[in-house]
Amino acid sequence: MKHGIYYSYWEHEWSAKFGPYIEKVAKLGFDVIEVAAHHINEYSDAELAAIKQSAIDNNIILTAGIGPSKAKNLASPDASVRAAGKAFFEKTLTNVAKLDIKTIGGALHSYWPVDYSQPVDKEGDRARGVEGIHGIADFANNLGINLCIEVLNRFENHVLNTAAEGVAFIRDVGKPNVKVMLDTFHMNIEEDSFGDAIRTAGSLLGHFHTGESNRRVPGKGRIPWHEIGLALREINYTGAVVMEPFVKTGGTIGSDIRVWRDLTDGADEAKMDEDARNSLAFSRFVLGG
Ligand SMILES: O=C(CO)[C@H](O)[C@H](O)[C@H](O)CO
Ligand SMILES: [Mn+2]
Repeated sequence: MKHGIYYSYWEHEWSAKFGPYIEKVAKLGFDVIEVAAHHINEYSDAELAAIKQSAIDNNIILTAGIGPSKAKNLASPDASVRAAGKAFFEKTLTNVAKLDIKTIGGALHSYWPVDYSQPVDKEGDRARGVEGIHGIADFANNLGINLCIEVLNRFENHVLNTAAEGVAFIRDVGKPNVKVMLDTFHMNIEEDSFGDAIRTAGSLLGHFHTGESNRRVPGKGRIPWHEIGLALREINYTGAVVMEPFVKTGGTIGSDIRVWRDLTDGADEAKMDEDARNSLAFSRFVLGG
């Protein structure tokens, strides 16, 4: 098991440059950094090559996260939006591969966060989502990339809210590089049992996000980490466990994640770093790896 952190912990915008964080997370002891792929198509090839080299130099594995915009929704009822989504993903995956990234996770099958001012068509969005993911899976596979479909809570997406729904979706897609992704923050809202949800995903679990119920770093709250660790060991999970804390207000990240109060008691960067380092030690101990 490899342990990582989403660099957005320190940032306010998905567009923030992620290159400089590689050295920082390596110094904190992480194996993995997750970067936002939302704006990766704006990076030059030279920039991507330098980032790849920095990852090699610092012995860090990169993974990618993305919340596709409404205009790039692979499940849109509008065929032109679906086509724009496919083109966006092909370009994004091509650039992601330049960083040797093997895992991209998020609501790839839909868009994020969902606009609930419009009527919801769960069945239609799910059917188009299956088709959309099926349509980009081979392209990703040829680049050596796994598409990890994140199960989100009801307030952020309507298509997949539980591990069981995630597994059924992945089975309908039926491609070996399309996997389920779980996140303890969302599981805490939707699942009856953390352990059962992880066992339901089983060998289809491709990526795992961690965070407390209020998205503080693991170890600061009341998520049942011991139960989660036992279940991950039981399914022989060998993928990445990426903590995804969101604790600062402000910017697009603060508003997309609905962070309306400072959850750090005014922590400066050194204290934020220390919290991440302590949480990593806690995560390795309780989850394994
Ligand atoms: O859990 C999440 C949203 O609540 C997601 O992992 C990411 O934040 C989103 O896909 C943006 O990368
Ligand atoms: Mn997540």
